[in-house]
Parts: sequence; C-alpha cells; structure tokens
Amino acid sequence: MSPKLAPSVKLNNGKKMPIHGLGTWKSKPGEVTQAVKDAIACGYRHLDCALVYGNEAEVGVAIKAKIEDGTVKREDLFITSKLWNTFHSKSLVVPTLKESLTNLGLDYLDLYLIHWPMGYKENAELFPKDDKGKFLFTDVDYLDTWSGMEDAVAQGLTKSIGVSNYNSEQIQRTLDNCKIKPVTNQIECHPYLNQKKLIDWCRTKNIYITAYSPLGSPDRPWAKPEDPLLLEEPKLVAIAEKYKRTPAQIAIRYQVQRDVIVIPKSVTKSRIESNLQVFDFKLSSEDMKTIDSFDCNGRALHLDWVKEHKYWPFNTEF
Ligand SMILES: NC(=O)C1=CN([C@@H]2O[C@H](COP(=O)(O)OP(=O)(O)OC[C@H]3O[C@@H](n4cnc5c(N)ncnc54)[C@H](OP(=O)(O)O)[C@@H]3O)[C@@H](O)[C@H]2O)C=CC1
Ligand SMILES: CC(=O)C(C)=O
Repeated sequence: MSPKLAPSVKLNNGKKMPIHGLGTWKSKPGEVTQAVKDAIACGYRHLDCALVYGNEAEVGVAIKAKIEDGTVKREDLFITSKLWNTFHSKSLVVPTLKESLTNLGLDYLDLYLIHWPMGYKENAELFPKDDKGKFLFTDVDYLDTWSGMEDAVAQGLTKSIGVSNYNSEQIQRTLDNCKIKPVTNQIECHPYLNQKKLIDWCRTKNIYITAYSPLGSPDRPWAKPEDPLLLEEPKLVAIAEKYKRTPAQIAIRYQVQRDVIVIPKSVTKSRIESNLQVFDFKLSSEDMKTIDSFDCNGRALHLDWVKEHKYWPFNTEF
C-alpha cells in the first residue's frame, strides 16, 4: 500500500511545497541516512537541509537509495538547502549552492534559503571567531546576497528562493529591492514562540512561514537543564491525552492547522512515523486558543552571541 503523503501548499511563484517535512539539524552523519530512508519510506517528501549541518552527503546517500529502489522519483521530492553566513558575498552564492548540490547528489534544489541575514567573515571556518572567542562579521548587505540567489534561479540551480530568520523590516526591504520575491521565511515557531504577528504580516505579502524547531528543539546544543521542555508542558500533555495523540503530534498539528509549513527533526524511526500522522484529526478552536496562550517569547535560537551584528534580526517587535 502506498503511504499517505502530507498535503502541499501553493507558493507565491505557483510551485507546490509539502506542508510537512523532515528536519536534519543535529542528525549525526552516522544516523541521518537511515532517518531519511525511514522518512521517505513512510511518506515524507520534503527534506530540510543546510550546508552548515555537516551531513548533506549522508542525506544524499539516502535520497539516491530511495530513488534507486523505486520508492520515489527526484520530482516527487522537495529538497531545501541553505546558504551559510560565511558565503554572503554575491559571487559566493552560486558556488556555495553548487557545493550543496554536490553533497546531496542532486542537479537542482527545490528551495534555497539565506540561512540568516547576518554575514560572517568569509574564506575562514564556518564559525569564525577571534582569539577571545568573539564572532567575526562582515557587513555584506543581504540585498546583495539576494541578488546572488536570483542568479541561482536564473541558472536553474533552484526552483524557488527564500529567507530564514528575517524580521518583517528585513523582508520588506528585500521586497522593495528584488526581482524575485522570497516564497517563505523559515523561522523558529512553536507554542512558546507562536510568531502570530510575523505570520500574519507575511501572509499579507503572500509569503509562507516555515516553522523550525516546532517541538522546541530540546536537543539544541546550548539547552540548559532548567529550560522548560515544550513536550512536557502539562496543558499540552493534557490536550494530547484528550486526542489520544503524542504531545509532538499536537505541536505539529498546531502548525499545519494554522497553514504553517512544519519541519520536525527526528532520527528515531517510530517518532519519524508518528510525527507525520497529523492529517487525520483536527484540534478544536478552543484547543488551538489554549495552545496559542502558551506564547511567552520563549526563543530557543536567539543567537545572543552575535547580537552586535547590524543585521541580527531580533531587535524589532516582529
Ligand atoms: N533555519 C534555521 O535557522 C533553523 C532551521 N532548523 C530546521 O528545523 C528542524 C527542526 O528543528 P530542531 O531545532 O531540530 O528541533 P525540533 O523542534 O524538531 O526537535 C527535535 C528534537 O525533538 C525530538 N523529537 C522528535 N520527535 C519527537 C517525538 N515524537 N517525541 C519526543 N521527542 C521527539 C528529537 O529527538 P530524536 O531525533 O532523538 O528522535 C530531537 O531531540 C531542524 O532539524 C532544521 O532542519 C532548525 C533550527 C534553525
Ligand atoms: C540550526 C541552525 O540552522 C542554525 C543554528 O542556524
């Protein structure tokens, strides 16, 4: 029996994107190949990747295997990658995208994102720091980077382009100066940081939000033992019990029900499978409101360590 797939949304360029995909940050090279194979086998068609995750080659091994065994064709898949902060000069965009294509074993991406609006020192390591541990920046304007992204579309290297971790002012400035509009802004989004204002604003511009860290990113490297765990939030657990679902399924369903694309990460087969089982039930509007009420500006990926960068995005209200 063929697996049930997630529905797709229509982007502002007319292309379709599955509303649900697999995250791959922190998925170790030794475990991500199996995770992606399991995901494709159970019906995932959207993979969220990035050069900086250091595992694109192992993701590519799984893609190749699932195409070769006949489970999918390339055109059935929606593959995203992201331009890292040390490659923001316009001339670096296309070569860096090509590096991700080589890693992934592909000849085009479905979506390429500017990972963050801030540029870091180029031609150095991915996290360039001085001898006191302070991050080294460039002030490359993300509009120049965007122009390189548009070149990548013109060269057929990616079908769509978008941004990630942009605030509304940075998106507006991009819209005012672009030839091709971003199709999505990929941002941290979960019940502790529900992003209602940025979502509503992006909707008025016909830009989809993609929710990263939809489970609260409990495995983020800088998590502290005292940090609250979204998946253990008592009211979320109570809602999960009511629907006979897991807290993760409720947090994922919350996003798809508000028409937000969602990319939970897991390397555990049973979780990969259950995280996709969110299209056969509906949360009541009362339960959606209860989940909305968890919002507490609980940002996990604040990147406070680069807050002096002129383009650090979290200085504005949304
Ligand atoms: N654009 C950007 O700047 C960013 C993009 N992202 C993207 O978003 C993806 C998702 O975000 P991420 O920060 O990884 O975190 P998530 O919120 O997806 O949480 C992942 C964690 O939740 C665990 N988990 C997964 N499913 C379940 C479940 N059913 N029950 C209990 N625990 C579960 C995973 O464990 P295990 O794997 O062990 O099963 C892992 O520890 C990333 O992987 C990446 O692709 C993320 C951050 C920033
Ligand atoms: C995980 C990720 O995408 C970061 C930290 O930029």
